[in-house]
Amino acid sequence: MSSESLTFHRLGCHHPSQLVLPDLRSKDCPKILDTFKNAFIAKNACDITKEDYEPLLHLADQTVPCNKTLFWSKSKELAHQFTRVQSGLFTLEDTLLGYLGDDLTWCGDARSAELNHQSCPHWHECPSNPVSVFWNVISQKFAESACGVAQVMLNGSLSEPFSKYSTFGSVEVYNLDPRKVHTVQAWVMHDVGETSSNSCSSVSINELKLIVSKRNMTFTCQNNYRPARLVQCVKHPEHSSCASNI
Ligand SMILES: Nc1nc2c(c(=O)[nH]1)N1CN2[C@@H]2O[C@H](COP(=O)(O)OP(=O)(O)OC[C@H]3O[C@@H]1[C@H](O)[C@@H]3O)[C@@H](O)[C@H]2O
Repeated sequence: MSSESLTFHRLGCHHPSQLVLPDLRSKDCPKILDTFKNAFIAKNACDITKEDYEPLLHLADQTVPCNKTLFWSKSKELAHQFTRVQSGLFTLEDTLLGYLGDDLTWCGDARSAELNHQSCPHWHECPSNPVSVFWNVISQKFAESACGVAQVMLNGSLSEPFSKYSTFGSVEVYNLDPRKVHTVQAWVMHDVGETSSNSCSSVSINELKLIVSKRNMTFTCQNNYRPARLVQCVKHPEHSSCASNI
């Protein structure tokens, strides 16, 4: 299925209801798809700007309830397994635009009014490609709209669970509004079976703590946040670290 038809299928209002935040129901699906395409069609695929996506952001604007935003970095699968179970939390992909763009690649060409189905530039070829600019733009918007407690799931099995070069570390954490977000709560998740080090006290996490504190927000951290750990244990029920006296 081409990326356009896939996007249209996702957008064609066959939207799984559990993904739809309440303020979406009145949205004009075909118009959103056209506006999405107009952001990059007939444009140089290495010269896409934030402004190209402004009309789309305006049309598909959504607000996540306070205390319900979940960011992630290098932990996409577990973050989404968790929000499927913990329906009161929303990742960017639980919004329409994040859902639409997930796992898709798209671009156009300055000399054509058609989608380019052959090849699209990747980030290392040119950072101002339609997909990279899209994720930066909607990640920024997602962070700006957060309020109350903002949660972030990080990967404790990496030497650097927090990277200032990641989207979370370079875009989202700097676009949280301290007038709306009072606490950033980090969950550092280790693979089941790995000897859990105390990543919350690691240099990497302390780097995040410093950024958050300097932006006048409180930082808290938990290793292997138990509700998320239980989701991990579904795949490893026999493992000793999943044995519990529940
Ligand atoms: N399908 C999604 N992709 C992305 C989301 C997102 O929410 N869904 N992104 C970014 N993103 C793209 O994923 C990789 C890096 O991931 P990865 O290296 O695993 O983590 P990042 O911190 O860079 O990006 C995840 C962070 O940004 C939003 C989402 O709200 C998370 O809080 C890079 O190409 C980004 O442009």
